Amino acid sequence: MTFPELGLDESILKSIDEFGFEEPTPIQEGAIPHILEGKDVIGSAQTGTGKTAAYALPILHRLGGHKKGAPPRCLILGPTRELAAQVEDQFKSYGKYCAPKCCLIHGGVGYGKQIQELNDGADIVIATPGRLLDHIQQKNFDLRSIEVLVLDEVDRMLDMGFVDDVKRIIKLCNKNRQTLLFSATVSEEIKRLISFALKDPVEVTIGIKLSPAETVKHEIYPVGAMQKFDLLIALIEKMEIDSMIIFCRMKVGADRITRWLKEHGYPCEAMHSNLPQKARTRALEKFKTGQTKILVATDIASRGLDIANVTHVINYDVPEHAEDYVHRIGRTGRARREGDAATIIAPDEHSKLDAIEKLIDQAIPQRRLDGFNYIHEPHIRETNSAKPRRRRRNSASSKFGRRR
Ligand SMILES: Nc1ncnc2c1ncn2[C@@H]1O[C@H](COP(=O)(O)OP(=O)(O)OP(=O)(O)O)[C@@H](O)[C@H]1O
Repeated sequence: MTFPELGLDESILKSIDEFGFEEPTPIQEGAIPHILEGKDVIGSAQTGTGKTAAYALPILHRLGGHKKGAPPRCLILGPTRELAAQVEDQFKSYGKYCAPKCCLIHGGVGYGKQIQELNDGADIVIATPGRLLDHIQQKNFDLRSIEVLVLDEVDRMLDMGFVDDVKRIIKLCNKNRQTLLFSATVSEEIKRLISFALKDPVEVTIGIKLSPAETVKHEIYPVGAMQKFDLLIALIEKMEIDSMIIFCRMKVGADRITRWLKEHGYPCEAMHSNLPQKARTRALEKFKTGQTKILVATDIASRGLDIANVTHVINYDVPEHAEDYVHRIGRTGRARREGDAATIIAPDEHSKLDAIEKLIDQAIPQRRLDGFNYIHEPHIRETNSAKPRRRRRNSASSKFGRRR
């Protein structure tokens, strides 16, 4: 199938063409026709396979440009400020030739610009739940005009404790709206929690379960807890990195690793939720533009962030929740580019690894780093059962997965 066959407006086809997208990804092919028909959709697909465009393109088609003097018609709710900003960027890019007005609403910054944009008549509001509710409470706008509601990365929003906020927001939206729910996985629990918001939804599921993209090569490096940082340095030295994200479980851990790396002569930036928004935005910007090659982050950066050419991900520790492993390593190997991920694991983290391998139904290969001076020889499990990736460099237009 091609984009023109999906029936999208010429203005949208023109911008897709400029992006160099040759054909829709499976989630786009599956979801776009239903969204264009006005149906509620639950969409899930692997990380980095174009879920944002799967809802953004048909929404832009349906809204058909800026409606002067009209209140907002579309609301997109996302879990983090960075993700909301990224979704806004994508709407602006895909909507370059139909030019709807977008308004980005999140905390950590002033209210003035957001109120101004709402007053100027935004068509699309992209928001995180907390600040959106503040605006509603302050009567800066209401949600009765919302025709399309998107819940993006809904599982993360609920994990982050936004259940009641999200439910409140849904209830404030126009009852005749269309509701779209997109996530890498949509569990039965989420469906149960959100079922009241959906009318006879069509489910479009690409891939059977939450799993890493085939283009990510991922490996485990066991080591004693005392040598984790030394091994991190050795791995950085071994890898030819263009850009790397190092994930840490705790904010203090991310700060500590950032400090230590800088002390060892590796320029890097930290990103976690205790930092002021300005620092978070600056860190991300420096990383995106290649001014800094290493970003040290908590799981705030594990979902949804689409940064071109992240070549490596290192998990300094094993994530608390198995799903986060897939999201973390999914920051590389996006849009069919290839990527490498390594997880440093101390002996007391093995039960978490078991949970990850159960979730993805794969034994992740374990490695010993040649030339590293191990104090205690690590126990390496012999296996090579993780699926080999198909190597295809930078072919952004190729198929991203298989329809189920
Ligand atoms: N049809 C397409 N052809 C080629 N590239 C595409 C296509 N659609 C989207 N992309 C690109 O794929 C990348 C990943 O898209 P996106 O961020 O929407 O993924 P995602 O599925 O939401 O991932 P995650 O689950 O990690 O949030 C983006 O850089 C986007 O520009």
